[in-house]
Amino acid sequence: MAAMITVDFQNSFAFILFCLFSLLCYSLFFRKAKGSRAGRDLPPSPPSFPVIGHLHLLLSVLVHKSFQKISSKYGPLLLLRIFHVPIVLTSSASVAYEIFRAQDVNVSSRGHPPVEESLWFGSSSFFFAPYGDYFKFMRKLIATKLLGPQALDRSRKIRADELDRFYRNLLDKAMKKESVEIGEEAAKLNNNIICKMIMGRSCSEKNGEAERVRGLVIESLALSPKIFLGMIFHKPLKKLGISLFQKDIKSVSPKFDELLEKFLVEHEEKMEEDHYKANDMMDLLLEAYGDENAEYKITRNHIKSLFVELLVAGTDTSALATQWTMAELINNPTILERLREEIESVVGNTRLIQETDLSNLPYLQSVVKEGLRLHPPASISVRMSQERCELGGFYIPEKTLLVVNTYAIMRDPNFWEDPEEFKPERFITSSRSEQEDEIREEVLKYIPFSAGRRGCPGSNLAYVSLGIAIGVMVQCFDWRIKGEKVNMSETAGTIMLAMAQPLKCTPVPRTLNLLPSSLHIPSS
Ligand code: HEM
Repeated sequence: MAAMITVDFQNSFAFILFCLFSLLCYSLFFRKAKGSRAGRDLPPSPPSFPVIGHLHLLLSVLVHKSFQKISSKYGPLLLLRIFHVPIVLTSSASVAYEIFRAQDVNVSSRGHPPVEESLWFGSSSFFFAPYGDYFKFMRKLIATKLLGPQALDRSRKIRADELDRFYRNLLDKAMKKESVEIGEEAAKLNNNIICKMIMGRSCSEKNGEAERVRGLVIESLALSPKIFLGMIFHKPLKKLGISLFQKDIKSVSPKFDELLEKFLVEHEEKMEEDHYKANDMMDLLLEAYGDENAEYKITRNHIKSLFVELLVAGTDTSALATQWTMAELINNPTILERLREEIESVVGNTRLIQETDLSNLPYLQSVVKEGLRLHPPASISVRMSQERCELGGFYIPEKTLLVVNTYAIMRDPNFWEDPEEFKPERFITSSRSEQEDEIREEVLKYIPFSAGRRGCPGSNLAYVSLGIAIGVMVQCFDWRIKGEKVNMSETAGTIMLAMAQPLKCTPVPRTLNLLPSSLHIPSS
């Protein structure tokens, strides 16, 4: 889930002064001479300000855009400096190939978690776990029990139930002629799907539990720019005994802790019942937690951190992608009509689209892919080289932060025809042979989920959730907006790429003859 960074600090001036002072101290007292460059040059560096270096780029509202602009002017592989902290930036598919393929293991860590004692991005974090035993143990479990293709087959009923609930809710709004915020509805859908998949039940709407979880996810995301800065400056500031944004980042952790402890105790009580069979991710993790001979001895905090990160990584990413793609469809009625025709010819109008239909709906799949290409919710990926290496013929020192601008790569005019336009058919009418696609420069030109060992493990789930949500909205409703066109301006109040004006529109039911037997009756 790493990402696009926006910094919107009201007190950014104070922050700059503070960093300036701290890093001056650092450079005066602690900075070491550079190590050997093994006879190679560092990547070129664009002009920068004295002392702060390229900090202004990080503090801009749309960081991916500032990075894109500077790359198109000075080259696809650049060395930036934030004070004295080096960051290597790339916006080239070919360098991304070197990073995620040739250097995959070397870049499979993300550096230090910014705050040790936090469930969210702290020392028990999965996201910040170094590439080692814990990471391998957990990643395997996530693939086999939760997010891999077979695990997804087993949890299909959960998503079918939640899709029905999503449809009924939209229908209810449509009948009352109420408008809906697509992002909010999609976030609820994804939140429920993920909660049910990881702990066997959704969060109850009745006692405010769902709202609390949602609130905590939003609060966590709002902290993400600070987490990113905390990560960049962790090492130099630690030497000065300073930890950036500790208080803020830690503040959300106890609230998640209280909620997750409740869920864990609930599960432990159920597991004590006779004949109880472990059947969700939380059961499996609790079994591993209590097993002296487990492959890896996990802690209670590992379980809680993982759930926080799955919720945060999985909910808003998919919700934003749904919102952006619906906005593109509303602005492109011909594409919307073609998509609807495909759904009608494959699914008909007596039942709701289901995820088993997706493989027969190539145009819908292309619409989803194109939405993610133009509007990747995580628009930059951040990794750290463990050892010195070579990228694009340049020397990269060990422990260097590497930023891959996936947004720029997926709009690179050298590889994409009309890169700024929404053209789903580009994913269907590919005349390239498989062999041609293996051309190094081309392989990683499409990376909304990043790539390599640390690439997103939720991509299969995301494709399915996006496909069914967009499918139902197109199959069952027309959409009315205020004005002629949806405003597609970007913003980034968190680490995610969001719409400056969230998509609000009114569903109008289409005439379908849905058979009652085609709808699941979701359990609450
Ligand atoms: C449209 C939806 C999504 C997008 C665009 C997205 C994108 C990403 C990206 C770019 C990364 C960073 C990878 C890297 O550093 O190379 C990531 C990591 C991650 N994502 Fe997703 N993601 C999405 C949905 C999901 C879902 C549904 C889940 C699970 C429920 C999920 C779980 C994770 C996890 C756990 C990581 C950390 C992986 C690791 O550290 O090994 N994501 N995601």
